[in-house]
Amino acid sequence: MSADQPVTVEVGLGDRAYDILIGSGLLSRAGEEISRRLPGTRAAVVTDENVAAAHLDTLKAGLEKGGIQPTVITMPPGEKTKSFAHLEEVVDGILAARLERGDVVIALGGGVIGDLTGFAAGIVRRGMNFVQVPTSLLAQVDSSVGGKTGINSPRGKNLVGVFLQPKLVLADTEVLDTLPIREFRAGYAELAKYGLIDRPELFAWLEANWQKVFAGGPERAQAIAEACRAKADVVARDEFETGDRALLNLGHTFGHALEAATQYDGARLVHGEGVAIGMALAHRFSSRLNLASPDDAARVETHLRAVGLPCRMADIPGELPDAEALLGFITQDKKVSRGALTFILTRGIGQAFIAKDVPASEVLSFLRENHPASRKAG
Ligand SMILES: NC(=O)c1ccc[n+]([C@@H]2O[C@H](COP(=O)([O-])OP(=O)(O)OC[C@H]3O[C@@H](n4cnc5c(N)ncnc54)[C@H](O)[C@@H]3O)[C@@H](O)[C@H]2O)c1
Ligand SMILES: O=C(O)C(=O)C[C@@H](O)[C@H](O)[C@H](O)COP(=O)(O)O
Ligand SMILES: [Zn+2]
Repeated sequence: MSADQPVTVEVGLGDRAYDILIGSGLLSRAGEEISRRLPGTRAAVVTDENVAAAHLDTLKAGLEKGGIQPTVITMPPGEKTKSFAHLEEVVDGILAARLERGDVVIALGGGVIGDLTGFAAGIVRRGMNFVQVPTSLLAQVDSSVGGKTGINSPRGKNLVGVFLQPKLVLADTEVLDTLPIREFRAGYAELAKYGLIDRPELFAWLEANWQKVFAGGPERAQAIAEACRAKADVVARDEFETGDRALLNLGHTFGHALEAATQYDGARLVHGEGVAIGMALAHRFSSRLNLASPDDAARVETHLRAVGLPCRMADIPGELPDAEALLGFITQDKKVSRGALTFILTRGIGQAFIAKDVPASEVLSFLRENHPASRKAG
């Protein structure tokens, strides 16, 4: 695969359909790809300090080739940047540059920058054009696709935001060479998620080929494209999560509670790690409810451990709030309906399903049993 031949995955949303281009050298082609779709546009690029140091010059040169000289807005890295204060800074930067509604806001970064920037693009002048240039594995396999944008609240994860589909996603696989290994692993959790939801053959392929995905050969680009196809398919069916899209939340009901419980402190837990622990817990919980075999839960943990991901609450450094407090975060989850909890549970590898009306008492007992303060936790 080269810049001349990126893989294209279409997100089929009618007159709001867009392409995800996946390949190497795409930052250098950004101006051409964007101006073809949005002729005459002006642009702001929102990024973070780490990504700016490694990739901003390449993107700017690529944009200039298409006649675009962007205003750049640089944020501190990390999950705490998904906040009202940083949203205000981004909004102000876009307005200070006097960009119009028909201009474009470009997110150059991981999921934090993508979610924050998309939210700003969705609310400035009641909605501007938005382009995603994802630079983390997590953003390339998941967050840049599908239009969920937003920020966190101390009361819970992603509680404030809007749906805004991008006009284009440029996933340049070359930029992953500078991604720290811990962040690559975290993104891998979201990749494995697609296998665990409804692609058992993908999960088995990852068990056999994960080292090649980490090494950066053709298997990496193949896995990213497969993930984008899986996500594009769900998003095209259920853009606003009134049904099936909730399956993409596998591992997130527990994971988001743990992120909020650790105050979005990336030194303790980053999103993908929360998802890894959450997926392991979702499989254990399913087995505890006699929905799935304990062997499947063990298989999931074995694979996540093999790649170096955490699988238990006890793997999170430092103390956690008690089970009742964790349940308090879970009851803020956006899938809660008329007070009833919804979880993504499973009947086995690749057999996830949406479970409505999960009794809070069952969740609480399970959290107590698995809490690091409990002697039963492994
Ligand atoms: N909108 C969605 O559908 C969706 C899906 C999944 C996750 N998310 C959100 O995404 C966020 C997590 O995203 P993330 O894991 O990308 O975290 P992130 O954006 O914090 O990026 C991870 C770290 O890697 C650095 N980085 C990113 N790309 C780099 C590169 N190429 N070279 C060097 N450093 C690089 C960043 O500066 C940061 O320190 C969470 O807030 C999560 O809620 C959203
Ligand atoms: O795109 C989706 O839908 C997802 O659920 C993808 C998740 O990986 C992602 O973390 C998303 O932001 C979680 O959605 P939320 O609605 O629970 O905030
Ligand atoms: Zn996620």
